[in-house]
Amino acid sequence: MSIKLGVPSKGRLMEKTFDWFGQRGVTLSRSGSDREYSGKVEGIEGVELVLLSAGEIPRELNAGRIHLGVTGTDLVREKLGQWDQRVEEMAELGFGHADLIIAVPQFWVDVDTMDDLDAVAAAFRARHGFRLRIATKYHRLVRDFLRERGVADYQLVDSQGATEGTVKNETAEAVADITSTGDTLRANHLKILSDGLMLKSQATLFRARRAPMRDEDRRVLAELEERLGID
Ligand SMILES: Nc1ncnc2c1ncn2[C@@H]1O[C@H](COP(=O)(O)OP(=O)(O)OP(=O)(O)O)[C@@H](O)[C@H]1O
Ligand SMILES: O=P(O)(O)OC[C@H]1O[C@H](OP(=O)(O)OP(=O)(O)O)[C@H](O)[C@@H]1O
Repeated sequence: MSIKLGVPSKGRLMEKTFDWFGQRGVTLSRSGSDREYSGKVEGIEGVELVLLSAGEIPRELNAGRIHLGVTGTDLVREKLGQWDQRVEEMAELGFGHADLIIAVPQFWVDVDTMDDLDAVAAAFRARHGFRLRIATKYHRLVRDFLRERGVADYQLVDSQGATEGTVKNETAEAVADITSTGDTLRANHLKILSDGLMLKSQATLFRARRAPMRDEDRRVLAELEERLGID
């Protein structure tokens, strides 16, 4: 057995995660060809690198198939009900910042707040005979947020990518998605509701609360935590 560390297998999150560990003397790298999803860990014994899709890391932590995992806080909160009973946040890594927000068309000049959206949603249903559609892949987080804000007259439309395009394509009236620079929202003529920020996310190192560990694994985990500067 060894400590299994799950890291995103591609893109900015992978590179910045490798940098973050490297700066702390733990060298992570992909081995083999660019397309081969295997990796290695140097600088500490007993830790195994598992390259995974960022979106699958919460599930793998929850199942105890990996002991540690790096992914966005948004994905953990979305994919795991009662996430804090399943995983523990060990360190915020300071990159991968993104805000989960609700946005509506810029030309909805009278709609700036969640209360405005609530009023529009009721009027929309009366006029069109169906509920206002909000496109998102963050179903759990959006439902929880809208319930807290008392908005009920809506339906979620699943969108796993290019979500900001759904309004122009007339498959949704509003979107709930992550934004970083805001460029995608602006390019698609959408504006964020002034109180429409649901969550601020960043890349975070998580520990699975239930992953099985032997005494030797606990020693390795303690050493790794010390190397990474985690209390
Ligand atoms: N434009 C962005 N700027 C900053 N962070 C982002 C951006 N887009 C996504 N993220 C963050 O990166 C993480 C991974 O996002 P996402 O699931 O879209 O990744 P992906 O590369 O498409 O992964 P997958 O392999 O699961 O398809 C999420 O936590 C998200 O908040
Ligand atoms: O505020 P910005 O800097 O413009 O970034 C926001 C965009 O980035 C993400 O998309 P991604 O590139 O992951 O593609 P996707 O549409 O397939 O999710 C997100 O879903 C937004 O579309």
